Amino acid sequence: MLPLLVSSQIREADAYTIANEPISSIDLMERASKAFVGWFVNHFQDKEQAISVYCGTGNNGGDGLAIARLLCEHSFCNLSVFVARFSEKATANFQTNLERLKAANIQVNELTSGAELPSETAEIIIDALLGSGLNKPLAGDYKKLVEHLNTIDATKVAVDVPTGFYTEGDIPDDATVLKADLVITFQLPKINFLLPESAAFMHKCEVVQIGLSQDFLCQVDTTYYYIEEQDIRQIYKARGRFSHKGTYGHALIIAGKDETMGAALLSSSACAHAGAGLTTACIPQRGLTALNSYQPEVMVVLRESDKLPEVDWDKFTTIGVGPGIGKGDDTLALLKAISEKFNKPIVVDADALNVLAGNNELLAKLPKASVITPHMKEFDRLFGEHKNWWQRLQTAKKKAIELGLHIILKNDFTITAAPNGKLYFNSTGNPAMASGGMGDVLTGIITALLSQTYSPLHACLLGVYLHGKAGDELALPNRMQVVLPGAIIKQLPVTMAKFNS
Ligand SMILES: NC(=O)C1=CN([C@@H]2O[C@H](COP(=O)(O)OP(=O)(O)OC[C@H]3O[C@@H](n4cnc5c(N)ncnc54)[C@H](OP(=O)(O)O)[C@@H]3O)[C@@H](O)[C@H]2O)[C@@H](O)CC1
Ligand SMILES: Nc1ncnc2c1ncn2[C@@H]1O[C@H](COP(=O)(O)OP(=O)(O)O)[C@@H](O)[C@H]1O
Ligand SMILES: [K+]
Repeated sequence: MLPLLVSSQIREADAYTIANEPISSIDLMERASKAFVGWFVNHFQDKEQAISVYCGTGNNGGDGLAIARLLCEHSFCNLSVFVARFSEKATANFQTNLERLKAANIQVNELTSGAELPSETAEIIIDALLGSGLNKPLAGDYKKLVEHLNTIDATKVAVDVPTGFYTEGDIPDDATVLKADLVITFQLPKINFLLPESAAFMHKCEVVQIGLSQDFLCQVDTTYYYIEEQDIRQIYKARGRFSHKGTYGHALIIAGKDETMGAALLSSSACAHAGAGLTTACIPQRGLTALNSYQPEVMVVLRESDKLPEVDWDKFTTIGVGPGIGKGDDTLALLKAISEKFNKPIVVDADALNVLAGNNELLAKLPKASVITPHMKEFDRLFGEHKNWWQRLQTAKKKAIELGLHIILKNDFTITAAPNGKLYFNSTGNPAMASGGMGDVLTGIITALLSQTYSPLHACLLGVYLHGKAGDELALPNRMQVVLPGAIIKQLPVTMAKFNS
């Protein structure tokens, strides 16, 4: 799994690579700039287009100068280069690349403090003003320049990080940041790129490899990881010979009310499709016909609204509780009964979470290592209002350790916070999945994986990945804007089949 680094660790990774590969700092910058240009020339093929490259005087600016030279070598000759001389300081790599640019006979325009900003007619603006070295909000000349560039109608491509964007930590509400259409970032996505606040400042992000030391990346101590297909291949277990339904456990889905029976149908159907050996749904009587028609493979335990259902708890491998179940006292009573009578990890979602929000002491009594799957609003109801996603990440980490729970914070890049103190970002899923009932499907999938004896952490990582991957397989090839939860359910066995080889 890919470690995600904070900016001080990125600097350490650069320094480690320089010392141990070994490679000189200027050659590493050249490699990064070539990686940027390699991606750029494959995607922007009109070499007549007017391109302006704006460079600071740090290493991000050094990249910008090298990129301008390399673009010229690729016959992009309608280039203008601007250097923002807003400070006396300049890095050695910046200086070297400035000399190389001048030796290549490329003209450089200097922007000085307080001077009028150039009128700009370029079709593409490359932003190499500031990168991961940002250490204070933009002010003065930088702020003015970025505000000016933001008014210009051109395609903006940021080198590594859009100028003014904090790669980790809180993003101030009033921050001035270059609004990039595309960010070509080096080696690893930056943590804040994966949070919704980044949407205002970047439309798309591409990661290019610059050969930072794998030794460093394998041993670095980080909280944040990015889960990719190769990680899922290691977690996924293909079915063995002589296995039978008993091998894959018996899952109980407690869900649905008269008005929200669809949630029970979706979660129990997803559970069966994701491979539970047996699935039983605990639902009200009035849902019986619907369930038998929708998914006859699912068995039933009936539930009356004013009393606890008669459940032979020991019979079940795991439980998924919450979708469409309602916020009444009967849900509270059920959660108490589960906490007392069931001691294997379960999945808690939706209304069950809203009930827990009013009875926080019960959270600590859930079976050890259980999984809770809140979306943002449910998360805030459980743990208090948060002003941004970075703060939510910190709370998720703290609460997962404190409560010994796995917290799946649902989002574009869904995050699993584990009791080991680590946060794992999922890499699949797309906006076509933003549709009611999608979370119910996820609950069914994770319950099915627990039932198949995946560890709770693996059930979370695999479940979230498969859910998003099924959505990607359906939506992306056809550019579909909507994929309904029922379609994801049907796709699940197909998605899983691809991991069998
Ligand atoms: N070999 C390598 O190391 C490689 C590096 N690479 C590249 O280096 C980039 C990081 O470079 P960097 O560390 O020099 O920082 P950068 O983002 O250019 O900022 C420059 C200086 O600006 C200052 N500053 C900060 N905030 C400010 C503000 N708000 N307003 C005004 N000034 C502000 C601050 O200096 P200060 O003023 O604090 O002394 C800071 O040091 C990285 O994104 C990647 O593109 C790649 O080529 C791979 C190889
Ligand atoms: N833009 C998106 N990108 C990726 N996944 C998404 C997106 N929108 C929604 N999803 C996924 O869909 C699910 C929605 O869950 P939730 O809000 O609980 O739905 P519901 O309560 O309607 O069942 C989550 O797993 C979420 O990650
Ligand atoms: K930049």
